[in-house]
Amino acid sequence: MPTSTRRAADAASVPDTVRLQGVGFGYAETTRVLRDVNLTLPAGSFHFLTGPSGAGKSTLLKLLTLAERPQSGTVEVFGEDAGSAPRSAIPHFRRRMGLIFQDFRLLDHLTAYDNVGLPLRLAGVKDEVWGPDAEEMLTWVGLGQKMDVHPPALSGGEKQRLAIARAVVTRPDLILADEPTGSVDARMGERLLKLFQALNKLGSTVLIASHDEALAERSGARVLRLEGGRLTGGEA
Ligand SMILES: Nc1ncnc2c1ncn2[C@@H]1O[C@H](COP(=O)(O)OP(=O)(O)OP(=O)(O)O)[C@@H](O)[C@H]1O
Repeated sequence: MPTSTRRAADAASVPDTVRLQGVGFGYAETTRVLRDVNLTLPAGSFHFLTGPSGAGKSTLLKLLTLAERPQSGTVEVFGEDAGSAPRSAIPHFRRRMGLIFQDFRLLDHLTAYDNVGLPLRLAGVKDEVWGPDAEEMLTWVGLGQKMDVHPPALSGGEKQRLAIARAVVTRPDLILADEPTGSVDARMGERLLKLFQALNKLGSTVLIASHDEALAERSGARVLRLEGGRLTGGEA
């Protein structure tokens, strides 16, 4: 088979990383946060998710991480039905995700270095292999001088950068980031954007929820907008 034909065939066999169809969700019977949301994130794509505060951006991410289940419609992640998968299947999906939460969720009893190394250790990577990877990632996010510091002694922006380093050090197939530049200055925001872009070039599908519409526009990524429970720009 000629190389170009083979590449096209390979691309055709890779499922979309995320596919939401007709998704509805609310925390209580009467409040609908998401209404009939359709979203396709092809493998290797890069999207920003914008929208006003309270529009449901974090909620949409929770459906993708299987923290919440849709009340209507379907949620597929990595080509599998994630919306009705049992709770026991959550680790199977999350192993391939890098998650950056608004509240960071760092482990305070571990140093910055060990926080970043933890996902690699859990994945069975040997110490001599993960050490340099953790150092490289910490240096990239500007924490090369703070590797031995525990999270409580870091500033808000430093914690955010540490959370990002930990989430992406495994080069996950899907990176879901909730306001990942919310606690850093504009220069660091640009630097972190470059990190996400580099990981995307290496193959990660990236979805960043952010209020920062200017950063989203500058990124060159496709921008999705959530408002009134509905998503625009979400179909491939
Ligand atoms: N656990 C919860 N229980 C009940 N209501 C919730 C819960 N989490 C969020 N909500 C409500 O759902 C709506 C969407 O919240 P969500 O956090 O998804 O919005 P957001 O777009 O991420 O907001 P922000 O940009 O301020 O982070 C809001 O009205 C919020 O009050």
